[in-house]
Amino acid sequence: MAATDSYAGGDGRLSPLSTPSATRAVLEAHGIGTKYTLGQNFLVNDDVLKKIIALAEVDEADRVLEVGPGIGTLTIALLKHAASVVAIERDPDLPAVLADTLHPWREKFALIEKDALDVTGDDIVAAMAEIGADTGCLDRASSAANETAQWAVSQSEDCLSESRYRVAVPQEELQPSLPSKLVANLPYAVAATVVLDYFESFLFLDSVTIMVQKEVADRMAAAVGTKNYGAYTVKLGLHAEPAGRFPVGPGNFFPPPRVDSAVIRLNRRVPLMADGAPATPEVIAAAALIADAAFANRRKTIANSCKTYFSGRGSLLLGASGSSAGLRAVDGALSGGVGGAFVLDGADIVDHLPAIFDAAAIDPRRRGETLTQQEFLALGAALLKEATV
Ligand SMILES: C[S@@+](CC[C@H](N)C(=O)[O-])C[C@H]1O[C@@H](n2cnc3c(N)ncnc32)[C@H](O)[C@@H]1O
Repeated sequence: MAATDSYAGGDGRLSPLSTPSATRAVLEAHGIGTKYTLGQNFLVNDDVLKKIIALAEVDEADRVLEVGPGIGTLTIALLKHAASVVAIERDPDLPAVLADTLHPWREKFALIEKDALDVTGDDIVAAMAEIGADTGCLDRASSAANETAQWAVSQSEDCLSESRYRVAVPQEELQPSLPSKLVANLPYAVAATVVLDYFESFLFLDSVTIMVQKEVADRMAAAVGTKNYGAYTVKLGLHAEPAGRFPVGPGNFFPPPRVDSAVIRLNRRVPLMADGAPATPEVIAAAALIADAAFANRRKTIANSCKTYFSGRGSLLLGASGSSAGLRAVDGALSGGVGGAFVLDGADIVDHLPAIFDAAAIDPRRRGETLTQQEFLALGAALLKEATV
């Protein structure tokens, strides 16, 4: 189908696609239907689009990243407000649709045809270059940030420096060239993973405003001691904090999902240690590991849950896990070349658990859900001190 400018709008709507009939018409024109397995519930309420744009505070200086543009409903609203949009879509049927619906804005839009969970910083840099953004030394920085531990990179590249975010290049240099906002109606199956992964990997993102299943938003924003507070809440909270949300019912989508939804905004932040110093990436990664261990069995004390979790583990490499600043298990002995990384041994951690709880001044008889994020950071710092090989 030949691309036209028929979606440029002018009817007072933020997006001409934000009705069930317009959505149906686009799908029919391209001979496709919605795919349940890809979470294709398209937005069909212009007011919801307006509220998303307002919550995300999208303005003409913003470069926006979108995951799952679908037929372009939210994308059009974003393109009307932002300097540019890079979108990530894995459905191979949709690029042709988007070439049609987004034709009027083609010069400020680029598409990455990939699974959002496989996207790298290089993909985003390449997409920005397509639009014409000056990426400068970012080419080096972002690929490096995704290939090696981020803090190791921050000490070795010449265009890098310490910053509030400990990013691979100074934040003020990143912001003009790479997207600083993720705004998306996320596919629900991967929503929670995408948000945590992107905060960990794409340090150029300052804020994330996303439509997710209501229960996921509840987990993202859960308070200590509540039933929704878990390892995910703690790990996300090590990178970001909630900054507003609103509910969205099933009737605002085509087809309607079986669940309630919410749009939530999360702003990047650097957590502080008890003494007010910013937590280092190493401590953040170690705190995330402890959170996984402490919540592995919610009914157990943290001492018992951590013991069970770590005793089944071999070597753990902290910090050289590619796109993630987390930890990963490694097989056998490590050869050299892991500068900036820490090696941990599961059995060794078990032996050091009493000393770790002692150093962090945390009663090992407590349960994971009672620990604040700062207490997880204290445990992360103690873990690094007591149990690194
Ligand atoms: C809930 S729809 C949102 C569509 C559109 N943004 C809207 O608001 O109407 C989710 C979109 O994500 C896409 N998607 C699903 N899984 C994906 C993945 N792993 N990576 C990238 N896109 C994905 C789907 O094909 C679909 O276009």
